[in-house]
Amino acid sequence: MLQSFKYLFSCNLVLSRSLSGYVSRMRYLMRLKEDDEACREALKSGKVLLYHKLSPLLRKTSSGYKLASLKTSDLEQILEKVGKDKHIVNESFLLGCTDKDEPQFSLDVGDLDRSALEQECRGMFVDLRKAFFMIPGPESPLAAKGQALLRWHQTNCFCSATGQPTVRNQSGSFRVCHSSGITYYPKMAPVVIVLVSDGSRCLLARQAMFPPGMYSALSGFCDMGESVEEALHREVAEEVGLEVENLQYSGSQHWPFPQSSFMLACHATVNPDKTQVNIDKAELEDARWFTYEEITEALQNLPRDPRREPPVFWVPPSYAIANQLLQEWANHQQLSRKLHGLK
Ligand SMILES: NC(=O)C1=CN([C@@H]2O[C@H](COP(=O)(O)OP(=O)(O)OC[C@H]3O[C@@H](n4cnc5c(N)ncnc54)[C@H](O)[C@@H]3O)[C@@H](O)[C@H]2O)C=CC1
Ligand SMILES: [Mg+2]
Repeated sequence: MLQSFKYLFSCNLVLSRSLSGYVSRMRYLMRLKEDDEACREALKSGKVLLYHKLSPLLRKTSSGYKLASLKTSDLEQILEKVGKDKHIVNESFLLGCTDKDEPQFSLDVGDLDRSALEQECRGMFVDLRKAFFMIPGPESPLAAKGQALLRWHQTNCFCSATGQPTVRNQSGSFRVCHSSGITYYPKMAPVVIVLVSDGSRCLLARQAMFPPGMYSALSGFCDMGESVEEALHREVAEEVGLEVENLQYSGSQHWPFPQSSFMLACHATVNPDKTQVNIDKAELEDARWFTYEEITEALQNLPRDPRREPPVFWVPPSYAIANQLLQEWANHQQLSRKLHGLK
């Protein structure tokens, strides 16, 4: 009894310590967003993720590629070496804070010579879609956020009401037009994504613009005034001519493409007697039902090296929420197969 009380007590201590660490980090970030001077100060001791025309800088390590995170002072030296004023680091945008309380920023240096920078930084700038297959999963949301924030600022330099320039705050959490008084905040477009199952197979589709062989779950932007449920029913009907039921929420994620989407992911089923797809060829190149075996093989054979030929059929990387839906579906299939005595 005493033993278990001691165990519970130590668990609570660990929990309260990590909770208070999290809370103080969030309060610190909140202050940096609002206080320009504090944010400038934080940048001096922070880390910067470097992008070149929105491609993040990666470094090769003994355990594979990693997102490069440069100390501000090191970056200033590198900028001077490639002949640029070191003060452009002040154009960085606040991204977050590591669990060691180091503030993190992103900066695009697309106007500088790419190969000179790569040499000085001992890394390479990689297209973000490719980088998602190369960097460790936990680094992906940060790489995505860094790019999304940079792109939003690059495309929101002018007020849509007056045409006058907008001015950023130091952290980059908003831009303001001093002429109209309008404040612009970074935006995400809500997108529904759904993995449709007929009980033993799941439906995946590809657009003509996808890389060869890649299939993903059905997705679509929400229309103004729609609920998630309405958008989901409509998208599946429009794209493959099916009516879905049993919607089950799975999760959400920020996705940096095309201009920051907020992905809301669900599972859904169709009546196994009504699985005939009728593809909208304007949207999709193909849509097909895939078996459990095909899905598990694709999940195990994700392309890792963008220079290598991808498999004939492959699915989005582990960071993409489409991948999470497929993992969940495969786990569910595995369980029900066990229950029914199948392999
Ligand atoms: N993270 C993930 O796992 C996945 C993410 N996605 C993302 O979801 C997004 C939407 O999926 P789609 O099937 O392409 O959508 P969709 O089926 O709605 O078709 C795209 C078309 O919708 C129109 N549209 C309406 N509102 C728009 C807006 N706010 N921004 C851009 N276009 C808009 C445009 O005409 C565009 O060509 C994709 O851009 C993709 O980046 C898609 C699949 C997997
Ligand atoms: Mg779509």
